[in-house]
Order: sequence, then structure tokens, then C-alpha cells
Amino acid sequence: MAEYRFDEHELHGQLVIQARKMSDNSTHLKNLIADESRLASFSVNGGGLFFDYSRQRMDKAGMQLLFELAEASGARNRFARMAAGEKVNITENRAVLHMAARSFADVPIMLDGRDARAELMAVLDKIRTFTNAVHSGEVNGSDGQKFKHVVVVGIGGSYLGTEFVARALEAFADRDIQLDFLANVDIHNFGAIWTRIDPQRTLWIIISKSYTTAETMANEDLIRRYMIDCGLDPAKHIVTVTSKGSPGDQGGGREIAAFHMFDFIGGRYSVTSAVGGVPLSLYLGYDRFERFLKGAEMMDRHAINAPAEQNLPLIAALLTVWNTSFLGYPQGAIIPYASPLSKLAPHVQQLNMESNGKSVDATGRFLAEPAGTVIFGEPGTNAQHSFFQLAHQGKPFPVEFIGVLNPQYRMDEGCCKGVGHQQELWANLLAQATALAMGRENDDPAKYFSGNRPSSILVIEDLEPESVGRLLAFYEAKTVYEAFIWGINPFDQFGVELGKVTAGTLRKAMAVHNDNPADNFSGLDPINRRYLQMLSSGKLID
Ligand SMILES: O=P(O)(O)OC[C@H]1O[C@](O)(CO)[C@@H](O)[C@@H]1O
Repeated sequence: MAEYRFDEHELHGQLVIQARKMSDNSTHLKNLIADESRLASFSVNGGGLFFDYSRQRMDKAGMQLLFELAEASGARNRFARMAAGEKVNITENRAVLHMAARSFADVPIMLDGRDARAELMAVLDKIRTFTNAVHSGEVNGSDGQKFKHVVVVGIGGSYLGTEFVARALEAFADRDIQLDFLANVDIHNFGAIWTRIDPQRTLWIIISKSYTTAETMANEDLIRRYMIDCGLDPAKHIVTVTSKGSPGDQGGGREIAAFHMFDFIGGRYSVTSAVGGVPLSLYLGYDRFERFLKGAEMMDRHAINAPAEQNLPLIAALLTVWNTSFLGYPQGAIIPYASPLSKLAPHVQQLNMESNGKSVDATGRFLAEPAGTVIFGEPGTNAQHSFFQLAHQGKPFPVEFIGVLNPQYRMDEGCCKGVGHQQELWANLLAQATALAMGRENDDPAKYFSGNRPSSILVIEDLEPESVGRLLAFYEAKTVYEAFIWGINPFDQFGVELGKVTAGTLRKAMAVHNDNPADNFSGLDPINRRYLQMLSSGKLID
């Protein structure tokens, strides 16, 4: 069989023609959605979610072409091989087994002669035992009292997913533990946390797969020094989550407990491993973390087994590829109408943009056009009062709206204009999707709305731990499916390296200057030299 190449495939050419057709006025969304059967044909229910793509700029013939593209790309097959432990991360020769971390069916996943699933389940057991010991007070702070503050120290994939889930399930956080995140090397991040915690009752979880990440290492160093200054033994306040054999995987009593992550789970896919497991179990209780895992598992099963025409993450991925590569929208927004999902967009931003922001396909050949989509988002209705002017009348971008049927809080809302808060929220969500699609004629150009602006609505029944797990797994599967359709490898991230290496050069120049202030950053280029001179003097220089 000929190798699949996204931009050389004959279906690519047919989709280019289809995209021209969808630019014709007769295919304006206001005409497409006038069809009574539109929602029935362009929506799907599965994996515990409902996905409505009736307001996407697409017709049945186009969807048929997209499904053929999915078939030609072998995306579903590749997804199933990934789940079974095949080394689909070809540039790093690694398996990709984040789904094994929540696979409760007792089926081994053999990898290089060992059962990867059993290793993950053993870590899960250890998390349960440890968090129960912290909650009971058996493992406690320096003053013998229970830990009250937990601070996650990690960046990128070692933090964003956990922050998303923690915020989403904050309403369930009844363990009397405050959770903070120390990600940035910016001293404001540490300073703000240090001033509000009680160091004696604080547990720091250092999370780094590589245990070489500059920000995390600098923060760990600072924490240890501050604790020693307070007369505390850091070993009694630190827990680590790192990969086997990393520089942080030393044992030797430098921490209370150490949890392993594995090279077959990438940072941005690691929320359901010990990366999310340790802090989320401490914050929410282990049982809730397990319920979250089971929700993710439900969506995984759907993503693996559902036929293409019923497969939510696959359809959502096809539409992103369609919008990005054929209709030419370089960006897309995620707008959840639920404040607990306020950190979903930042998490998916990293998950998706670090995975799919690639210029080469999986065969190492440059793509005709780089892959990936710029992702941003804010909860609605706040977003409406922020950047929706541009969404309606400026440069268009596709929107993924998320609606929740049953909120976490049941309050006596009373009625304002005849409706409660939850109804008001939904009225706004539906209004935005409708207005973006329909537009509005007006003789005054300033008040004219072109419409024909695409959106989807993803509906969840509630924000219980299982539902949040489904949502997380939906976005992971969608990201991977997009990559497989583009024909790229979503599991490496060489693009983040150059900046890190360049920071090393600047760091070195600063260290030389610290040792010898007479050295005026001589080895640097003139632009960067000027900045470091301003930084060391604390003054603006012309
Ligand atoms: O867990 P680590 O090794 O500290 O890496 C943190 C993050 O940095 C990145 O490498 C990006 O810079 C991510 O992929 C990763 O999640």
C-alpha cells in the first residue's frame, strides 16, 4: 500500500474543491441550518458526550469525503495500535500508553517483555496508600499536624492538565487541603505562594518527567533553601513524581515518597498518571480521582471502538483539519459555558499545540503547509464581553462551545426576567452559536453581520469526576486523531528545544557577569547585550 501523505492524497484535492463549494453563497450556514433534519444528520451521541456539528460549514458530501480521508489515513487503525502498545512515537521509538493508566480491564499491555499496565496500576495503588496516610495524618508536617497546603512544582505537561482538573472539581475538594501551582521561574509565582502558606504544614510535589527542566529545578532549589532557612528538613516536606532513572530518581531519603512516571506517557498526556494522580488524590480524595479515571476510560473505549461516523473525537478532529487546512482558519476557540472549566483551554492549548504544531510528517518530509491550530479560550459568558466582537465582525474563527446540563451548585436562583441563572447561561450559549451562523443584514455596514461563522457544541450532563475524565480523554483523542489525519507524529516536541538552548547561552553570560561585574556581556549579540545591561542596572537605557 502506498504511503499516506496528507497533502498529496487525491482526497486532499477533492476536499480543496469541496472547500470552494462551501464558499458559495448557497452554502451559507443560514441556508444549511434551515434544513429541519440538519441536527439529526450532523450530531452524534457517544462516550458520555453529545457533539453537535450542525453549525459547521459542511454538507453531507463533504463529510463523506472527510470520512474517506480518515479511512485513507489509517487513523483509527493507528489509534488502536497505539492503545495496544505499538511504538507509534516513531522519532523517539516509544510506545504511547496514556490510556493504559486508566485501563481497569485486567488485560496486560506487553511492552519490551513487561506488562506496562501492571506497572501503572502498582503506582496507582501506591498513590492510594500515600494519600490515605496524608489524609489520616499518619504522614504529617514538621509540627506533627496534618498537611494543609499542597504545592505542585512543575511546568507545561507536568502542571497544566492537573490544574484544569483541580479547578473543574474544586467543588468536591473537601479534604481541607489548599492546592497551589508553582510553575513559572518568575519570582512572583514563588513569592505569592510562600507568603500565604504555613511552611510547617506544606507538602511540595516536585513533578518533572526529565528532572532537568530549568524552571522546576530552580524552584526546587529555592524551596529547599527556604525550608532550611526556616529550620525545616526538606526531606519531610517533599514528594517527587519523575521517570525511572531520571536525575531526580535517586531515593536516598531526599523526599517522603517518590512516584514513577514512564517514558511511554508524554507530559501533556500525563494527567491520568502519577502526575495528576498524586496532587488530585490529595486534593479531592483518591476515590474521586479513580472516578475521574473511569470517565476517561469510557471515552477511550468509545474513541477506539466507535465506527468513524459515530466517533466523537474522530469527527471533531476531522472538522478541525477541515477548518484549518481547507477553509483556512488558522485558529480556534474553546468556550465552555461553565466556570469550573476555566482552565480547559490552557490545558488543551498545550496538549494540542505542542502535539500538532509540526512542519514535517511522520515520514520526515516537510508538509506543504505546517500543521496545527492556534487555540485559545475563556469561559462564556465572560468571553462574550471580551473578544466576541472580533468573533462576530472581525477575523472569523471556529468555536467549540461546551454546555453543561446540570451545574455543580444547586442554588435557589430565583428568577430574573423569568429565567434562572442556568437557563440564562444556556440562552447565551445558543444565542452565540446561532448569531455566528446566521449573521444579520443591515444597510449600515457597521451593524452588518456576515454570519457563516462555524461552531460546534459539546454537551456534558454534569461536572462530576467521571464527566471531567470524559472531557479530558475526548480532547486527548481528538488531538491524536488530528495528527494521524495530518500524518504527523504528535508525541515529540523538538520545537521547544531551540529556545531552551538559547536561554542557556544567556544564562551563562549572566553567570559570568555575576562572577565578574567588569564583564559587560561581551560574548553576546548587541541586542541581547543591551537587554542584559538594562536588567543588571535596573534602568531603561537608550
Ligand atoms: O516534566 P518535565 O520534564 O519537567 O517537562 C515539562 C514540560 O516541558 C516540555 O518539555 C516543554 O518545554 C513539555 O513537553 C513538558 O511537559
